[in-house]
This record gives sequence, structure tokens and C-alpha cells, in this order.
Amino acid sequence: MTTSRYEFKNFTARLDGDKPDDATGHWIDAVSLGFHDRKPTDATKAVHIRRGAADGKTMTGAYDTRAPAEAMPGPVGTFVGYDKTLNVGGALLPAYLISAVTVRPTHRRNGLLRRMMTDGLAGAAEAGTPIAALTASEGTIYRRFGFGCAVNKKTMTVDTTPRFGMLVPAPGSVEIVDAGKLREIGPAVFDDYHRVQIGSVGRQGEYADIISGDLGENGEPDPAVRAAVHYDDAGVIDGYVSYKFAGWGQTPGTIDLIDLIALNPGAYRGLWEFLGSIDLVTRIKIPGALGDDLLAASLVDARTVNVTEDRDHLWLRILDTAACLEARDYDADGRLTFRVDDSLGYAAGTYLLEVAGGRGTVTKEPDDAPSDFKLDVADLSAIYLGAVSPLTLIDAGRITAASRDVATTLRAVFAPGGSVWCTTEF
Ligand SMILES: CC(=O)SCCNC(=O)CCNC(=O)[C@H](O)C(C)(C)COP(=O)(O)OP(=O)(O)OC[C@H]1O[C@@H](n2cnc3c(N)ncnc32)[C@H](O)[C@@H]1OP(=O)(O)O
Repeated sequence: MTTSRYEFKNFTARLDGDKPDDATGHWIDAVSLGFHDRKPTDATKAVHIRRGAADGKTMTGAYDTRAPAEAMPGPVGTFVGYDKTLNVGGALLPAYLISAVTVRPTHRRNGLLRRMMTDGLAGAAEAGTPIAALTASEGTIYRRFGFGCAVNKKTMTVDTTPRFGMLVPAPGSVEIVDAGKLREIGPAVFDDYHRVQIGSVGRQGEYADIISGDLGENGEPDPAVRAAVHYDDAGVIDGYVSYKFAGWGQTPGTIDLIDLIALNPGAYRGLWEFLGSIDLVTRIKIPGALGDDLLAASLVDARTVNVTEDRDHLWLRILDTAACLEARDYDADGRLTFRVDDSLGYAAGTYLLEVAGGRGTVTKEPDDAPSDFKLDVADLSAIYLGAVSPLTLIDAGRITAASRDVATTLRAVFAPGGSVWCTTEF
């Protein structure tokens, strides 16, 4: 495996007048090829470039220096990295987000992903970013780079026939608003939500366009997008929903949820009460639902909620063990020593975590110091937010614990202070 025939270039997306410049246009074509999407028009590419400008994305392209003249122009490998924040419970931690990873089928398994990933992680570590994050197209790719799945998501359908109803009426009220209003309301509500929701990842600028219907799947505005907001008892907006009728061709009548953000459980229940009240529709499809079953617990008939898929969503990769462990809050005190393996080196070592009064202090110990746990950085990353129980990973043979006592202490110390959920797709 060699990457010597390839040239790697980093750049930011650029427009040349109304069109993407050649490098950017070809790079976007390569990404659409990799994900089997339709080739976007120059106008669509320009919309995405303008909308994404504020996210500070660095695009990487891998170019074949031996490409024949007939070959599709542009990179044969693509990769994007940019900086956002991750709510780790008690803090918004700077996070390096990775996305748009593709390698052309004719160049796969030559080490291009490995090269782009290791370069990207090296840059993030050098910049002092303590953690990296991604969502994966397949579950088998990223563990080798130190990523562990920390948050799952559920795809659900909800039956809103008369069986649907809340056990306890929600507080506040709901109003339908013009979807365009979400362009301002949406990001403001999300910012408040991001500050309190463990597992939440800061969103790309394009979200404002998507939830307001300004940017549909084909890059054009989507007039089918509708919106409602929830007001608390004091009349303050504390949640919104963006949704779309799936069309008269669908039986039963169906609404596809685009986004639902609620700052508290009352707003969440209120928005669901509203969705359940929409006439001519008896099914709501949700692409990524709260993992803790709040909806089912709120309903008269929990069987109206059908989980059609429950799978990995947010993958994390700790780059700085001490910074990550000291950043989050803890609900239980404890004194635990971890021996962390990391094939790329960043998080490796033996660390003592001492938790008192909700805060953790980390001391780096000699590598051969005795430890309570031996684990790979992928598994430390998986249990970090608390949604994945360390006991499960111990039983799976992924974490070695010195005793059951230290294992139960670890579970108590790492238990999250609330639900852990990530609604950001990236
Ligand atoms: C964050 C995201 O963007 S997720 C989207 C990922 N992209 C896609 O799914 C699009 C379609 N697939 C592709 O474009 C490519 O097949 C990629 C990007 C997944 C892999 O790119 P490649 O250049 O072939 O990977 P590369 O040769 O660097 O392989 C690196 C390692 O990953 C392994 N690997 C690569 N792809 C896969 C896979 N699909 N499943 C399991 N292992 C894989 C390789 O075996 C290799 O293992 P090793 O180094 O431990 O021996």
C-alpha cells in the first residue's frame, strides 16, 4: 500500500463569480460520486459554498499524479475537517469534526483514507483540540483510528391515529409559523439547547437554511417545509419543529420530521402533542430520535412508537485524555487509574482520575504504573459521555477491569448528569 503517487492539497471552498472555482467544483463532484448522489449543478454548488462559508471547513483532496487524460477530473479522495463544540456535560469542548470522506472506487484500499485521517487528526492535535468526532457510513471503518461510538440514534415511526395521546397534557402552547421564521428562531433555540444537552454537537450554518425550507435536498428552496414553535407558560419560545408532508402518494398520510429541538421536556411533549393533532396524517417518521424513550413514556399507548432502527450515530476520538476527562462534570466521586492504548499515540498512557465535588483532576502516571482498567482509546471515547455503560464494554471484553468493584465505581463516576443525545448530522 503506498500513497506516493498521490498529491494531497488542503483548501477552503471558493467561488469564482457565481460559480465554484475549478478545484472546489471538482471536489464537490468527487464527494457526490462517493455517496452516490446526483452530480450537483454549479448553481447548487454555489449555494452550498455560500451557506457553508462561516463554518471554516478545510477541504482535503487527494490527486492522482498518474491520472490519464480521460479520467474524471479532480480529487480521487476527499476529506473535510472543521471546528465546532461538543457538549460533554458541564462544558462545551472544542471538537474537530470530520466529514465528506470518500475515495474513488478505482483508488480504494491504497491507504488514502488512512493518510487523510492521520493528517487531519495530527493537525487537530497540534492545534490543541482535545477530541474529534464523526458520523460513519459503515460501522467497521473508524475504530482503527481510535473512534468509538458514544451515542446511538433511533429511527422511528409514530402512529398518530386516535390511539395517540399524551398521558399528561403538556404545558405552554404551540403556534404554526412561516417556515422562514426558523431561519432566525432555529439557530437561537439550538444555541440554548446546545449549552444544556449532553452529546449535542454544534451545527453547520446550513441548518438554518434546511429547517426554514430555504435549502431543499436538490439545493433549491423547498416550499413543502412547514414549521411550528412552542411557547412556555410565560410566552417564551422554548422549542420548534420543522416538518414536511410526504405527499398524497404515501399511504397512510405521513409527515417526515426534519428537525425538532426542545429546551425542556414540556416543550418536547408539547411539540409532539401538536404533531399528533395534524389532520389527514396518521404517521410521523423521525430520522433520529431521543435515545431515552421520553416520547413513549409520555403516551397513553407506548405501542404507537415503533423503532425501525437503532444504531451508531456519534463517534468520538479522544486526542487529549487529561483535557477530556477534566472537562466534564461527574455526579459521583472516585479514584480510578486507566491504562490507555492508542495506536496513533495521542491519548496513550496511564492516567489517574480523581473526582471530588463533581470535578475531575487527572495526573499522568508512569506508563507501567498499576491500573484499574486497560482499554483502547476507542473504548474510552465510547464511554466518555456516559451513554455507553463501561460494564457493557467490560462484559464485551473490550475493557479489562482489575475487579468488579472498580468497574461499578467507574460506571457510577461516568454516569451522565442527564439524557445524552446528538441531533446534529454532519
Ligand atoms: C465521516 C464520513 O464521511 S463517513 C463516509 C465514508 N465514506 C464512504 O462510505 C463512501 C464510500 N467508501 C469510500 O469512499 C472508501 O471505501 C472509504 C473512504 C470508506 C475507504 O477509503 P480507502 O482509501 O479505501 O481506505 P484505506 O485504504 O485508507 O483503508 C484504511 C483502513 O481502513 C480499512 N477500511 C477501509 N474501508 C473500509 C470499509 N468500508 N470497511 C472496513 N474497513 C475499511 C482498510 O482495510 C484499512 O485497514 P488497515 O489500515 O487497518 O489495514
